[in-house]
Amino acid sequence: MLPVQEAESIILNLVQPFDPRLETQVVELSAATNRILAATVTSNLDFPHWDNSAMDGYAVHYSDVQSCNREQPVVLTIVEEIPAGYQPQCEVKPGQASRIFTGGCMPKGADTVVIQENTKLQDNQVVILEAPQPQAFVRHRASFYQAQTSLMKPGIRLGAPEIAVLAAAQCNQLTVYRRPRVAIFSTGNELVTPDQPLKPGQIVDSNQYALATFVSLLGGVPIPMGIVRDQPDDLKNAIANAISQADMVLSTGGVSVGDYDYVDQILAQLGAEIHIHSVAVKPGKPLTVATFTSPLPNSPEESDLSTTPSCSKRPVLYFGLPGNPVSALVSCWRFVKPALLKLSGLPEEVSKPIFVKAIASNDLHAGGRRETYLWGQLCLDAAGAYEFHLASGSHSSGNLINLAYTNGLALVPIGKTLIRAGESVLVLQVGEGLARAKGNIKSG
Ligand SMILES: Nc1nc2c(c(=O)[nH]1)N[C@H]1C(S)=C(S)[C@@H](COP(=O)(O)OP(=O)(O)OC[C@H]3O[C@@H](n4cnc5c(N)ncnc54)[C@H](O)[C@@H]3O)O[C@H]1N2
Ligand code: MOO
Ligand SMILES: [Mg+2]
Repeated sequence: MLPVQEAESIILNLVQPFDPRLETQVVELSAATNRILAATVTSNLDFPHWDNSAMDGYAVHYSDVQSCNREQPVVLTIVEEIPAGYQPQCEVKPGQASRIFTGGCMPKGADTVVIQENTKLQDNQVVILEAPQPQAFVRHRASFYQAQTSLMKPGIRLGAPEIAVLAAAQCNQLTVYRRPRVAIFSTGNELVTPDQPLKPGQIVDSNQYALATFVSLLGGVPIPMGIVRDQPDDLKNAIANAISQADMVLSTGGVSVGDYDYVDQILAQLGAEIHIHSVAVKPGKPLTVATFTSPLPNSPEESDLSTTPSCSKRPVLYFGLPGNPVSALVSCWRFVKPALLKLSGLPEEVSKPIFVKAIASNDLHAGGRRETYLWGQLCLDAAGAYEFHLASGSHSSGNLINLAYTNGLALVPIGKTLIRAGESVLVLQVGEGLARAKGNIKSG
């Protein structure tokens, strides 16, 4: 059994990130959400595009108003009104001002804006009651960003703030990495789909759904390949088929020591290089990690792969995940996620798991022989510190019922059998962020 850290670094070293010259595509801005930028973006626009006012007030010559105050105000003649979106027509000459609104273009001649709170309107004249700072409230052209310089660098996932910047900068087409294709199948004679009635001994293949959701949320393209019987020939065909069309394969089940656990054996027969068999982690001990570096004899010719570019050329990373539903997901969170993010084009430091220090709200028990992950909810206490609330109910890797609402996995290191309530614990962040408040904690 490999220590978790060692397994993590073996896996990350096996991942060849997408090539920014070859494994990219151009997408419209409207379709770029959640994609990862593969090339530096520049814009033809300066930000701001022109000198404009940050406030509602009057555009003036600083020299006209620099010494005024409420006792000795300065009176200026208003020559024009400049709302946002209007192109000023008049030059502001000494002794003059233009009425200006937030976002309005600065008129020629003016260099400073006096906010309207420091003025008084008298017919077509404005009385300036307080001297502004020189160049006050003028947002100068190119002071935020200069055209043709780097606006955004590759390796960033495009969320709402990035999309806002790109839209404003009129970057309508973007070079992004292609999305990793991830084949997913489940092994097991006992498995049926959720819509099938259960016969004695059967259970629903929940892993297929868990893993497809996991992959989608990380920006990959899940290729669901269904249920494969615990039968060597079926498994061989399924693996060969998966390898031929994906960058990564996730199978669940069949990786332990039982008579029907065929995955490692078939991988070896198909010429895979097996790097990991098991990891000292609970749940998730049986974990097979393998690579296929050359196309399989029965994989399609390259010319047949026009819709799946380069799948046959790049090494395919295979994760044989344990069948127990919690073990499968914990292995995904701890090991598959960093690999998938690195493959997708994110820098390795961004791909790595995020642990936060929290105060345990419950006693956390472990066996001491494997690094143990206990699922539950991470939230903030009233003082803004993290708290970890253990999901109630069984922490058996076969029990997925108390997995809903999980956003954190508390880590009990090897050698430790108890972290007491009130003590500090490292928690791996998973899923969709923080539980809002203690009141929202759900139990299984
Ligand atoms: N003698 C030993 N037995 C086991 C060991 C061991 O070290 N010695 N390890 C145990 C651990 S830990 C795990 S985890 C499991 C892993 O087993 P497999 O990966 O071989 O998975 P299966 O045997 O196929 O199934 C295990 C379990 O999970 C259920 N399952 C399988 N697939 C799905 C699915 N798609 N959706 C929902 N549930 C699924 C299956 O019915 C079994 O109950 O091995 C232990 N055994
Ligand atoms: O490693 Mo298994 O995942 O403990 O049940
Ligand atoms: Mg088994």
